[in-house]
Amino acid sequence: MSSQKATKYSHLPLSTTGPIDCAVIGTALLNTAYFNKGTAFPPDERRQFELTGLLPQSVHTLEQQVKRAWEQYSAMTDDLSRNTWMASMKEQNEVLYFKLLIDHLDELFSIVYTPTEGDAIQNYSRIFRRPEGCFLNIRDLDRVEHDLAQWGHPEDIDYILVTDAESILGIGDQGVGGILICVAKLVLTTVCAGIHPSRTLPVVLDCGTDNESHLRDDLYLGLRERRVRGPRYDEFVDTFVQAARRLYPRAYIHFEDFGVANARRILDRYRPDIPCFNDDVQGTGCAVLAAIKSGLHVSSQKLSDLRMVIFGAGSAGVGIADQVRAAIATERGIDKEEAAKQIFLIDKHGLLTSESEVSSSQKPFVKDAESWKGKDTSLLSVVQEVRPNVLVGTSTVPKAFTKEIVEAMASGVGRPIILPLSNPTRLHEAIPEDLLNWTKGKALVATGSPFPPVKGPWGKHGAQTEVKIAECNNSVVFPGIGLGSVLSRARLVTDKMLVAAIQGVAQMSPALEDETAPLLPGVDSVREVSVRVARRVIQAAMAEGLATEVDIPTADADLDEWIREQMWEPEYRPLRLVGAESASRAAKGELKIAGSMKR
Ligand SMILES: NC(=O)C1=CN([C@@H]2O[C@H](COP(=O)(O)OP(=O)(O)OC[C@H]3O[C@@H](n4cnc5c(N)ncnc54)[C@H](O)[C@@H]3O)[C@@H](O)[C@H]2O)C=CC1
Ligand SMILES: CC(=O)C(=O)O
Ligand SMILES: [Mg+2]
Repeated sequence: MSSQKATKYSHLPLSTTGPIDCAVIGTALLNTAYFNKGTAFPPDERRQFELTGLLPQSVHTLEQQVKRAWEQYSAMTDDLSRNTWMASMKEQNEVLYFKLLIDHLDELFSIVYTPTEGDAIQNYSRIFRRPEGCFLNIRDLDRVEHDLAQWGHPEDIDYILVTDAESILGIGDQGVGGILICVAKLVLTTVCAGIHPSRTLPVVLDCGTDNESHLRDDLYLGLRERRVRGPRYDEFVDTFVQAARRLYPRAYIHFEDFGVANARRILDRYRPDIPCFNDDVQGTGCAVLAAIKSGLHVSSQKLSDLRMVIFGAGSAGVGIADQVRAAIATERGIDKEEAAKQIFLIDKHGLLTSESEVSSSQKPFVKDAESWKGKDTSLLSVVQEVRPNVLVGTSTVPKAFTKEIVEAMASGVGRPIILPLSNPTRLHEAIPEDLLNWTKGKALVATGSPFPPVKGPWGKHGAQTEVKIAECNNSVVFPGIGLGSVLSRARLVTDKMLVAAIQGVAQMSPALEDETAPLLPGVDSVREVSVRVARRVIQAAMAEGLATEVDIPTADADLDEWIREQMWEPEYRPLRLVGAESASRAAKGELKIAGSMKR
């Protein structure tokens, strides 16, 4: 794990071995989260960096700091306070923040990500203390390039995570608060895949908001006007993309939580030319297909046996449909049109048929209206008619998977695969406990946000069994896809790279070994999953001639070592004082960089 040890790949630019250059001293250093070590600054650095007198005398280890931080954290009494406490720790000391997070990931994952991050986003303008990330203004197109340029030199940024915040998780339009989904997902890229935290950039495209409560709130911090749509919106997105490409030509662009009318359109527009990825469309599709594959393995079925109903045909639902359709077509050796017959999309007005008003991405999945004429096309009726073995929820409609629907599904198949994915937790289409009780333990369940295990009399002769529930969230896959794309400096993110990522995750499913185990790997193996996904993505990029990084090893073991060496880890590295002249002027309070020298 330690990156201090030299390896054969220590020379690589992203290798995190050895000392780091630091041009700040004194209080400014203590206030720079990336360099700050707090009480762990060793005596020699305390002297060299003008810290004596600014810290208590005892020098503690990172492990001792984690212990203290965890004690403080444990005194918090509600999840939003826990989330706020974590955010403030991140502002103070990044190494300690990430170390704490990695050491207690099981407890903290749901605090820094869904569901609690959803509450933080909704309350952004109320709990705001200081900004993090880049805020771009649709009313100021001329400033976009300038505002983006503040974040570094061309080679400094590897990963840009951008939202327009119109469809945050399942909580809709959150305007400027959407910046926090970018911050949270970037935290996951570091925790799960070792993407360097200082080489990432969260961006919110502030286009206004149609959220009435934000519009009425005089403390709301974003543009307090209705969302701008149409050509001006497209121009804004394009201005951002072009500026990001010019300023940070090596950066991979991750789109998150755009509205349903824009998510796919924007992805399709930029995908042929730049390395970009939409997590809700592609990441969700990959995670769900991996979960389905492992569910089919447990139920001894194949993709060719699949009959899938997706409830909620928005960005995520159609993204899943696309990914599964492609996989069926490949497995059965048929065209995509034929494969789409196994997939049924239901939206607000029922099953999508040739008479429904549909978007171009939904169109390939519509069913012949004639054959459904006179029939009810609600979820229950479609389940009764189709007898699906897979049911997916991406509708944001809580409790939509009723007992009647689930029993109807279970009566037709041995092991129904049921994936209520709508986040945050309160929007899930069903909860695991109900699904298992209604199906007498037969359902294979994975959920969009984390759930505790469920116990019931489902073992042999009614023995109590504990079923662990996988979190089926794009977080299982997007960090590894990002890592693979960044390290290989892939020119594009292609379908083949995504298929490779799915294979990487599916191979690591605990359910392959034990059918009561979760369908997807859990937080305990996130970094290893990301190495595997990244390896597969890099190999696919190389096979397609899209990897621009030179000298990437080809053998699996070498490639894994090459990847691991470039994954950032939360460790205190020795600091090397650079710009001594600046530092000494800073010490005298002559430079702005020093910040306040007095408390
Ligand atoms: N677990 C995961 O990894 C992911 C989960 N999600 C969750 O999925 C949900 C949907 O997200 P997106 O697709 O991005 O949103 P979206 O807004 O693009 O899609 C939601 C769809 O559900 C439909 N819908 C609304 N009410 C309905 C009803 N009564 N019956 C049937 N359909 C209905 C909407 O018309 C829309 O097409 C959210 O809760 C989100 O958090 C999204 C991405 C990843
Ligand atoms: C997980 C995710 O991306 C979402 O719920 O939107
Ligand atoms: Mg999302």
